[in-house]
Amino acid sequence: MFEKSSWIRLPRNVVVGHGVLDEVVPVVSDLHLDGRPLLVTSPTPRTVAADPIAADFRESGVDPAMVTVETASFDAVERVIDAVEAEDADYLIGVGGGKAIDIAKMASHHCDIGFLSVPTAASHDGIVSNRGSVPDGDTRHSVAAEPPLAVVADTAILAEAPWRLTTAGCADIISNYTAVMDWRLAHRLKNVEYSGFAGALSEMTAEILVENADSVRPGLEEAAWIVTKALVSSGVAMSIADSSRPASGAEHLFSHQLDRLAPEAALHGHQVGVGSIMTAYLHGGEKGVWLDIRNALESIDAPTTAAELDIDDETVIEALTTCHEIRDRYTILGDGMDEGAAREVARETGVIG
Ligand SMILES: NC(=O)C1=CN([C@@H]2O[C@H](COP(=O)(O)OP(=O)(O)OC[C@H]3O[C@@H](n4cnc5c(N)ncnc54)[C@H](OP(=O)(O)O)[C@@H]3O)[C@@H](O)[C@H]2O)C=CC1
Ligand SMILES: O=C(CO)COP(=O)(O)O
Ligand SMILES: [Zn+2]
Repeated sequence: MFEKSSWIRLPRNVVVGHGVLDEVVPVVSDLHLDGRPLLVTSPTPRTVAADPIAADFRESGVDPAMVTVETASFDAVERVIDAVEAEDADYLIGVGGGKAIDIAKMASHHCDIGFLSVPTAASHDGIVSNRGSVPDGDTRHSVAAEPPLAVVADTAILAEAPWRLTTAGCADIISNYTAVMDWRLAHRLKNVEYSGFAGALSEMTAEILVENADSVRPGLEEAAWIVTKALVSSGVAMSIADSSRPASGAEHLFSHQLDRLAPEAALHGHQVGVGSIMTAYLHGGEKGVWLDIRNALESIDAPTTAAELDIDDETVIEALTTCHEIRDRYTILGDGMDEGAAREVARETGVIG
């Protein structure tokens, strides 16, 4: 008897383009959301986007509440959950980078209320996904979270953001190549459930981005457009899979461990990009895919070495040899790399000197 079933939750409206920040209030109306919004933001995105959105709401006769978070943590999620009750909020709007959006989507999941995603940086592919990702002590949780009802991505704001944020988003997408390799490996060796649709969408997203790398240049609003479309597509792949597997393999374990060992040293996307060079090498060995990944990262000005991440070589080795422990996710790292092997892959790929 056929017993499979799946429930794919995707946003109803995805609005991307120049000046679309003004569309947040109309989008809320299109979704028939009533009552009071709580804007969840972080310091810079507050000035860039959350304050103007709040002004638009006030003009439309709605009094929005606002909470500003500083770090991606379960404490921050708790603060937002408390604010929902204290401010009598009916739905949430995450305004910012990955931090603010993850916290908003996790709080909305807990409170069972709707959530909109308003990215101010094209820096990560959590814009659309139904996953939240936060560190918790020695581990990292990728938890089920509320997918956004709508996404409003203003390319004028995204193009004005520091260029490094956009290159981080590109690197997060390029890392899909190795994430899917790890996912297939886990499927073959550990019988982990694999979705061919989600895997293909994730790989195709990385391919389209790399093919358009010439247009991904600072100062071009088209770059924000191309990268945002890719981030949306990658998030859809995660929602189809109902897992971050299509976009997160060993290169993400490496990055999550760097977050613990060298907090705030580099952006998430940049760390996963460097991780991806090394895990592609482990998957194939021969020059080929890992060099393609390194060249693609170089072509969009993303870091390819420990020095460019501003992280010392020994920390890279420590992250490589320990990161398999932080989450129960089978990857090319298996049950861990020994130190000599870690040094060799990092040297051979030029990540360390
Ligand atoms: N759930 C998912 O599927 C995914 C989740 N993630 C998560 O997302 C996070 C990484 O996202 P990322 O965006 O790099 O992290 P942050 O949200 O910390 O943003 C990075 C930096 O960009 C700043 N910033 C944001 N927008 C602007 C702007 N318009 N102009 C100037 N500065 C701006 C922020 O400022 P400020 O410090 O003032 O906030 C912050 O310093 C990680 O926690 C990662 O785990 C990543 C991918 C997928
Ligand atoms: O960053 C992500 C995908 O790009 C989310 O993955 P994690 O589940 O590893 O946090
Ligand atoms: Zn990522």
